[in-house]
Amino acid sequence: MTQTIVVKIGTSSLTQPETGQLALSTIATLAETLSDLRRQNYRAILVSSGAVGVGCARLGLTERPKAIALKQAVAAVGQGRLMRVYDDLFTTLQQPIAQVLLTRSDLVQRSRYLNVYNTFRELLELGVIPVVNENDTVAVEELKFGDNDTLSALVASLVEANWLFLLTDVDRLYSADPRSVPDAQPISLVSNINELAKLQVQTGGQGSQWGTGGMVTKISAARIATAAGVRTVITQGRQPRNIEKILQGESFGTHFEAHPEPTSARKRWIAYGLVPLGKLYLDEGAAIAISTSGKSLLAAGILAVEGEFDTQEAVLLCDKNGHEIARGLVNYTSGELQKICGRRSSEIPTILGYVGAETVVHRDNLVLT
Ligand SMILES: Nc1ncnc2c1ncn2[C@@H]1O[C@H](COP(=O)(O)OP(=O)(O)O)[C@@H](O)[C@H]1O
Ligand SMILES: N[C@@H](CCC(=O)OP(=O)(O)O)C(=O)O
Repeated sequence: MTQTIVVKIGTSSLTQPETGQLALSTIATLAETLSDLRRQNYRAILVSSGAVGVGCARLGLTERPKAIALKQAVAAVGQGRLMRVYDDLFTTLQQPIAQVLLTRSDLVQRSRYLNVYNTFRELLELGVIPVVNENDTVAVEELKFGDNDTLSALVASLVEANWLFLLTDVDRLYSADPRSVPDAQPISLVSNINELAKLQVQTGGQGSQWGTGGMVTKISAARIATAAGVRTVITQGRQPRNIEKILQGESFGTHFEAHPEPTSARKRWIAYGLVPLGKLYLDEGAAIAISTSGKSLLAAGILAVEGEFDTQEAVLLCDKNGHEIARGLVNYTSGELQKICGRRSSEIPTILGYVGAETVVHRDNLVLT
């Protein structure tokens, strides 16, 4: 069966760290590798960062801008340059590509989410390699993916890819940042992402000079992708040929095994497509009921409500200390929940003056995260 691979390359691999200029040989090898994989009948999507980094190099800026408007302007300069380079290389290799720029709001509305899915499906059917980036120039802060690790995981989940490759400037995940901890231990295989907490993996700060999220965002991307049944690999960006070798079974990088029972497409959209607008703090009984017995959430188990939201909007379900357990769509507004939290279902009609839904979050709309 045709396999789908999503490859994400970060700014740290696409550009020379000293000058910010494009790392042309890396990009050319990446284009050759992906074109070869297409000829071997793989479907491929490239999620490429670099708009801000390339824009800075073009404009002679020596560090990543912090002010939002400047960053958005610089990304507009860099994205065009980046696509020009990709198109020249892939065209030489007779491989058609497409530019797909997304913002988080494209995935929030279910109809738009399905539309994006249909576009990817058509492009892949046509044998095109979509080159994806966040639409940095128009994205507003509240509706940003923020980093392309997350974006690539959401794309891999959307298209139900078999593999997600996160290409970066280290060869794999280590027990701590190898830049600051020289004896950090390499990690080759993560069978279950929750193991990382037990291994006490340190993910350091915000990444390299030009990178955005460091290892933190790669691990949360691996969590999203593996939950969707996508095997995820963190590996060195400077050797794109390793992607082929990994697909042939060689062991480079850190592999995160796909979850054996992937979450359904609709639940993945609830968990990661939507932006949660509030937080419900649950008592111990409710936390156990939803996480181990697959029950719906009732008002009686809610200790407190945070944020402002309407019915059918997404919220985080947390334990009493605020640690996320699940996400779900609510059947009540935040105002209604403030009045009925902690109360038995039979009391709700009297408190609200009308008969509401039986559950606050029905188990069909609840996803453990
Ligand atoms: N546990 C860890 N294992 C490996 N690298 C780590 C770890 N913690 C932090 N890092 C840092 O993450 C950096 C990669 O992230 P980033 O700069 O955002 O790259 P990219 O541009 O590829 O997204 C590495 O250069 C490394 O210094
Ligand atoms: N969308 C931004 C990249 C954001 C990002 O995640 O960067 P990186 O950490 O280098 O993968 C850009 O094109 O510059």
